[in-house]
Amino acid sequence: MPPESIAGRYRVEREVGRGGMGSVWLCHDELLGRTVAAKQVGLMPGETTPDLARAMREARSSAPLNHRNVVSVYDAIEEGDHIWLVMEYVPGRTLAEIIASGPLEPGRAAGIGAQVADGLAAAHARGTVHRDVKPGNILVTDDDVAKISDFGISRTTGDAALTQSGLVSGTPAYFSPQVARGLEPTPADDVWALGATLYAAVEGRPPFPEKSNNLATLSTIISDEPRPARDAGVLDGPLQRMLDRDPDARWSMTEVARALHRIHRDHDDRGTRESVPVAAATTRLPVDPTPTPQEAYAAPVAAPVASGSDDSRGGRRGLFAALAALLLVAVLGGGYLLLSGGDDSTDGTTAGASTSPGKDPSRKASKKPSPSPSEESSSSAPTEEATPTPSPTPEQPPAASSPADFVEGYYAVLPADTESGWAMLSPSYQSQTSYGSYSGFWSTIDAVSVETAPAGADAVDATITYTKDGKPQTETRRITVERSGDSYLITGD
Ligand SMILES: Nc1ncnc2c1ncn2[C@@H]1O[C@H](COP(=O)(O)OP(=O)(O)OP(=O)(O)O)[C@@H](O)[C@H]1O
Repeated sequence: MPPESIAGRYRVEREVGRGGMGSVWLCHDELLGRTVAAKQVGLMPGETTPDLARAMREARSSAPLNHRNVVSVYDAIEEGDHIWLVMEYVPGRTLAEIIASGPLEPGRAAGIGAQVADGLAAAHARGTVHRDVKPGNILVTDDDVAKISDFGISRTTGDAALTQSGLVSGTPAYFSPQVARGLEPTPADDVWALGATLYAAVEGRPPFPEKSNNLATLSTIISDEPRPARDAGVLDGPLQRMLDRDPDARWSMTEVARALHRIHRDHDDRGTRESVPVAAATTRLPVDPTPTPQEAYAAPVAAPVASGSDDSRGGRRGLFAALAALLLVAVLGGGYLLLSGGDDSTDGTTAGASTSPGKDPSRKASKKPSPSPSEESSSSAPTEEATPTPSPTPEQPPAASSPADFVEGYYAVLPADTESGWAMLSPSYQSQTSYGSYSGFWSTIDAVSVETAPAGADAVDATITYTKDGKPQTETRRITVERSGDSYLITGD
């Protein structure tokens, strides 16, 4: 039984779902007067109270984030040996529930997948890996807005030993061959898992048969090719790129997002509901090196705690380190628009060979990256991988008499001249992303304008209107600057 109230603030109303680690409760936030979802996260075997305390510190030091395709985490409340994770309530069904009532048309699946890829690519841009992408972790509203949840809480990724010893709760059917072998998950493994999820969406079953014994499922994933897809249609090419056994040959999540958006636009007769803005989301404006118009977060923070361990395979991770990763990705988000395309790249359906995943057992792992949606287009936005970084010692930004002048000058050069814009960011701000991400984002923006108001010696309140795909969006944010010679540099917002 849940308590009547959590932390004297969240009135528990009813159970909205049940997962491998417990129930999720619909609650009313008495302070802010809004509906939230609260999930009780317990300790994993081997975890200790200090781990929990560390996770809580991480959580509390994290600023709020909102990426429209990542379920926002609002609060983490420690109670005894567990945490209540208070998050955005997403009315609707999980993708697993939707699939249970019948496979999806490929165009619709592409739309859902594109949104999830946006959220995941944003996380990847910040060095965080989800680790447990699967239909049950994708929440879909009635108008097909999709959000990925359970970021970093994956029970399946505690550490290699946990996985190998079969302490996997839920299904490992969406694991990549590398994760099935017990290696530390990387972004490429999220790409595989999203590919397996979309495969299940159109086929009605995952690419590998789920056995009663998880170890048997893992063994099949390690040694076999995926079952041939029969109903993937326009998703066939992208699925091949995502379900390549060689992680180096898989598309990046950015490339996945771009291809899936394109397919969705061209092939979903339900319309482009994914672009419906989420009421709670505020726009992240492109002053940030990795701007994300559908997120809002406070001053940028350093690389997520998860990034170090995520990138070194074989390391040990626990539930609460993963919880910290979840909260940090909620803080950091990033890269939504730069990932979501807006280009006219070649349809991902034509990108790959003509067979479905598993149709060609001779498909060889290749160290050469697969052709990407951007590579296949002459008009694609530059990708992070492909875009050279300007000189590390950019020329001095133009002189400015005040922070407001400087910020106006910054937006005046954008979106056309990203090299000049990049040079107007402080080195520490630049270090939080790559020039490729930055210029990739700006390539998706048609126009931007700004009105400024001074906000002290080193800050400006800017009302920024930018246009993407013909739609203007306006928001106000405080941009901070620092003095640099006879000019300034943008340090954050
Ligand atoms: N933020 C949310 N808003 C609305 N419903 C949610 C939310 N989070 C979870 N749910 C519901 O609660 C159910 C359980 O979620 P939970 O994340 O605990 O488990 P799961 O991901 O489905 O399973 P597992 O924990 O085994 O991976 C979900 O299937 C969904 O129906």
